[in-house]
Amino acid sequence: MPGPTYVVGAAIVRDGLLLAQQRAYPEAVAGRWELPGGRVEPGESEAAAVVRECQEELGVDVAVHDRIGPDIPLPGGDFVLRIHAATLTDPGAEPVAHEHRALRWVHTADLDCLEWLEADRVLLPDLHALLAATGT
Ligand SMILES: Nc1nc2c([nH]c(=O)n2[C@H]2C[C@H](O)[C@@H](COP(=O)(O)OP(=O)(O)OP(=O)(O)O)O2)c(=O)[nH]1
Repeated sequence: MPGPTYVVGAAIVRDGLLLAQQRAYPEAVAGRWELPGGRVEPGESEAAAVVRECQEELGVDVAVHDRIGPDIPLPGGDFVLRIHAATLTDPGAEPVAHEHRALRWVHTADLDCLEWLEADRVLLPDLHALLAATGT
């Protein structure tokens, strides 16, 4: 039996803030917030998928660090969401929303107020801990 297909996400922290992006589509989740990322392709490592998705979605290179939080089964049962901490390879590079409605660097105080996708809400304690560990 093949294992689950992973959707990888990047928890990119810079200057104590977490990068979130707002979905533009599909209609059912447009306006909700998520972490940059997407499906791992066959034969691709998770880290390579994180790097590729950040290049495609944000136009920046990232360094991929430890996994954070639990694996989260996504609705439908075919995919599992797995998050990796990440940093911009060039801290001066400015991410651009190529496929999303908006980007936002989020302070820990504002983290819980964003309208995250359901699966991402499970990650909130881990995202707070990441910001506390790496932030100012
Ligand atoms: N990237 C990302 N996807 C998430 C998160 N939380 C969550 O439930 N998802 C879901 C939404 C989608 O159903 C699926 C990822 O699909 P996607 O559209 O971002 O990426 P993809 O590479 O598979 O598709 P695409 O860009 O080719 O359209 O995982 C998250 O934090 N980041």
